[in-house]
Amino acid sequence: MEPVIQTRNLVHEYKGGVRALKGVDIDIHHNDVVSIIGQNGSGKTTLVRHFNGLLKPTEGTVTVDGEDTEGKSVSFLSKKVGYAFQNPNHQFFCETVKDELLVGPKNFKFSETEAQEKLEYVVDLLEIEDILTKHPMTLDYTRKKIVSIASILTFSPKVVIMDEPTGGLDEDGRKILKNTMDLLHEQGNTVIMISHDMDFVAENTNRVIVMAEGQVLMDADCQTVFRREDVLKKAWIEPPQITQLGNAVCKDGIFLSVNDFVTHFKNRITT
Ligand SMILES: Nc1ncnc2c1ncn2[C@@H]1O[C@H](COP(=O)(O)OP(=O)(O)OP(=O)(O)O)[C@@H](O)[C@H]1O
Repeated sequence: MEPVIQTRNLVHEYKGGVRALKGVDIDIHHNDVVSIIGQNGSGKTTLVRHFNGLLKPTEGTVTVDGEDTEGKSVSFLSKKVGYAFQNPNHQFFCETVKDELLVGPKNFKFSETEAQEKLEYVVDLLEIEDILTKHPMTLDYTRKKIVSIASILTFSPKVVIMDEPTGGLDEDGRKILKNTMDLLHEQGNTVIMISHDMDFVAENTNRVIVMAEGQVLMDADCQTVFRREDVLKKAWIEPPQITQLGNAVCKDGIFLSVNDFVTHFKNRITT
C-alpha cells in the first residue's frame, strides 16, 4: 500500500536563508501512530507544515495520498490532513466553542445533519459538552488544547497532526488525549505527533522519528529508539523517566511505561 505521506529529498529554506530541512526522506503509512522528536529548532514543525501545504518544498517532493502537494491549496490538503497547532490561541477565531467546532464541517460543505453528528461525536469524545457556549479564549489552557484538537476531528481528516499536544495539559487532559489517540488508531486514522514529552511518546506511539539540524537521525519503533543513547544524545533528548530508571536497575529489558516496569519485576518476584 502506498504511504499516506511521503517526502523525498525535502529541503526547506526560509526567506533569510535558514535551511530548516536538509533533505528529508520519510514514508508515513496508513494507521501509523508516529512521534517526531528532536530539540528546539531541529525542523519538526517545518516538516509537518509541508503535509497540509502550509509550506511548500524549496527542493524535493511531498506527496499526500499519492498526490504531489505542489500546486495544491491548504484547504484542499487540510481536508485530508488536519493540523492542531502548538499554540491553540493561533487556531481560534469564533465567538463560541460550538461555532469553532463547526468551522471545519462548514468549510468542507458537510450537510447540516452531518455537521451536527460530527459535532456531537467530538463533544462526547473529548468531554467538552459543558463549554460549548463559552468563548474559546476564556478557557483554561487544557481546554483550549482539547478544543483545538476537537476542531480538527469534526471534519474527519485521514491524518491528524498534533504539535505538542500535551504541552500545558493537566492529568485529565492527558487521559482524554490518550483515549482519543487510541480511538483514532482503532478507526484506521494516521496520527502524527510532535512532542518533547518522552513519557507520553513512549506510551502512546509505535514509531519515533528523531530529528536534528533539519535531518532525520533515526526512524524506528520506540523500543529501538529509546535504546540508542548515542542517537538521543545527538538530538539532546533524554529517554522517558521510566526507561532511565529501568536501565539503572536492570540490564535485560527496555521499559517504556510504568506498567512494563511493574510487570517485569512482578514476574521476577513470582518466578
Ligand atoms: N518563519 C520562519 N522564518 C525563518 N526561520 C524560521 C521560521 N520558522 C522556523 N525557522 C527556523 O527554522 C529552523 C527549524 O524550526 P522549526 O520550528 O521547524 O523547529 P522545531 O523542531 O519545530 O522547533 P520547536 O521544537 O521549538 O517547535 C529553526 O532554525 C527556526 O529558527
